[in-house]
Amino acid sequence: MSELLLSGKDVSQAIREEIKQEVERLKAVNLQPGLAVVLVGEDPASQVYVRNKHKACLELGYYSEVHRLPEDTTEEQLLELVHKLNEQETIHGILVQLPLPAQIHEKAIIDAIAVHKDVDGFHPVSVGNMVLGDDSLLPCTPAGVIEILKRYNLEIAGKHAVVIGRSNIVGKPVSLLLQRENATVTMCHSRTSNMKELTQQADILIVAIGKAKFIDASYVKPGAVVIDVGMNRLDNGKLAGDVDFDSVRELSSAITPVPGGVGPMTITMLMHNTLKAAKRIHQIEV
Ligand SMILES: NC(=O)C1=CN([C@@H]2O[C@H](COP(=O)(O)OP(=O)(O)OC[C@H]3O[C@@H](n4cnc5c(N)ncnc54)[C@H](OP(=O)(O)O)[C@@H]3O)[C@@H](O)[C@H]2O)C=CC1
Ligand SMILES: Nc1nc(=O)c2c([nH]1)NC[C@@H]1CN(c3ccc(C(=O)N[C@@H](CCC(=O)O)C(=O)O)cc3)C=[N+]21
Ligand SMILES: [Mg+2]
Repeated sequence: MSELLLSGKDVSQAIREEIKQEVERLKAVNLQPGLAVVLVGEDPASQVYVRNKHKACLELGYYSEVHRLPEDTTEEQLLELVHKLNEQETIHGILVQLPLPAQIHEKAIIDAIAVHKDVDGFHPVSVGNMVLGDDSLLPCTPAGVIEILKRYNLEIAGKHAVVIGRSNIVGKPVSLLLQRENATVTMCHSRTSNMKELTQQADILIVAIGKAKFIDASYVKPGAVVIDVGMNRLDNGKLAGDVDFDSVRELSSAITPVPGGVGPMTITMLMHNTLKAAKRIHQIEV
């Protein structure tokens, strides 16, 4: 079988061209989408992601602010910044990079972000609206997974999708969005006892575990579509997904690489959400 490589990089480029054209049109009404990214501490992986987000803003003509706060920032200090950004008119999207240092309660920070600026889609009201199927800013990685499937015209409706991982950021929301697209969804996690039996039935396999190269060919049904959300830094400095790409690729009908798969889609969906938030705040249609 000759598998199809699902390039999140290429799809992202296409979507970013569409966004650029819309940013041009918004200039006519003096609206420039603005994103604020807040990074607390020095985590090297977070530094890379934050830099990528800033670069994407510049490429698309957005206004961009990056707030770097020291590791020992208090919850009160971070809340104060969030409140300021909630009020700031040049900012339409606020993203506080996770994880946060231990002295700060993530929930307190997420709850404080204005729902209409919640471009991560992590606020409980955003999550509630997503669960209900109402309009909301969708979480970026799950939305990116759905978008890459759609852009490659891969059928979701009626398919059996198996999701490995049930985190609030990836596994749980991706399962909801797949159901919304009319897939039949099975969820697996660390307490699932017969995981291979389940994954071997998957037409679409979504992997978000956080363990490098964990899923090999023995988990995969021939012809399955495999989406690898994992992002693991190996000792040699290279990035690896949760899927053992070399083992699975021939068996699959389509598969995302790491890097160049879901990662770029996450950032592109963040740009999409920021544009959507800006238009909503200014009550601009289309
Ligand atoms: N590409 C991107 O843009 C993004 C990539 N990521 C990457 O995706 C991966 C997952 O992230 P995240 O969801 O935040 O991770 P979490 O650690 O929050 O969740 C991991 C999930 O995997 C489950 N799990 C762990 N081990 C196993 C196992 N052996 N078998 C079955 N299930 C298992 C856990 O089960 P349980 O609930 O029982 O503990 C949990 O539900 C990471 O590599 C992360 O770096 C994350 C966000 C964005
Ligand atoms: N509030 C919040 N929102 C997030 O969306 C969020 C977060 N916190 N914390 C961390 C995770 C992880 N994440 C990624 C973003 C981009 C790439 C990405 O650009 N990946 C590239 C390459 C990256 C590289 O070279 O290191 C790729 O896969 O090709 C990956 C992962 C967003 N996250
Ligand atoms: Mg996590």
